[in-house]
Amino acid sequence: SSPVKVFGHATSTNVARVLLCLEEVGAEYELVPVDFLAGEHNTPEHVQRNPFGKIPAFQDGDLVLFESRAIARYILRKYRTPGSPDLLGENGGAEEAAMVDVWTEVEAQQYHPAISPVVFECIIFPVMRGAKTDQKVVDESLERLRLVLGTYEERLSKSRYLAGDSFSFADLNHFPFTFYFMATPYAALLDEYPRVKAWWEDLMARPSVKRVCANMPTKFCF
Ligand SMILES: N[C@@H](CCC(=O)N[C@@H](CSO)C(=O)NCC(=O)O)C(=O)O
Repeated sequence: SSPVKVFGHATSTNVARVLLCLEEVGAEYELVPVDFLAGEHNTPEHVQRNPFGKIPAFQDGDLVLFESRAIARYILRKYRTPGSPDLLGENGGAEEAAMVDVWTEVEAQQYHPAISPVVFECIIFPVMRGAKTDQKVVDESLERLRLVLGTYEERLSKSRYLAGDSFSFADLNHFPFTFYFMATPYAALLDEYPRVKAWWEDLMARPSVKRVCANMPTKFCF
């Protein structure tokens, strides 16, 4: 069968979320560039794939999907092989899958709203728009992030990974924005949370993560 297609570019956080899952299950894929800076994500062709005019979009035969976490779940369900890890916890029944869902929601509802403004203010806006960092937004977000990381530190003192003793989709979802957060001047914040720091280093050591972050910049010049 022809490889699946991911529309976007490898440096984009939400595209990276999808690429990570493809790498984890070892599925063949084609990354179809969408020239973000040229506004290609707003063309009729792309809006046809994603009505919100965002990247990623995804195509598998006649199926076209958007929303990176939904695309990622599809990939993990459809392209899982016996050799690839059960990242959605669905083998373990509803209880195990529920724990993956809880911490995947925590990433989307608590972690992302705290960490992403720091990444936008320190990296994405300056690089994409030449905008100045709004330090008030950064400071407020860092305070919120400290509260969230405190909860993570507690959780990781009880279980090896967020959803339990196995690595899961919940852990994986933290990669894209944390990767860029570690390129901001505030990376040292993680040193205040040793279990979170060790969890992050464990995530960064995964072959899938290494392959995906090889295409993501770690240094930014404004
Ligand atoms: N919830 C969606 C967010 C996609 C998104 O904002 N993508 C960004 C680039 S990646 O950060 C994007 O397409 N921005 C373009 C725009 O907002 O115009 C998802 O997870 O797929």
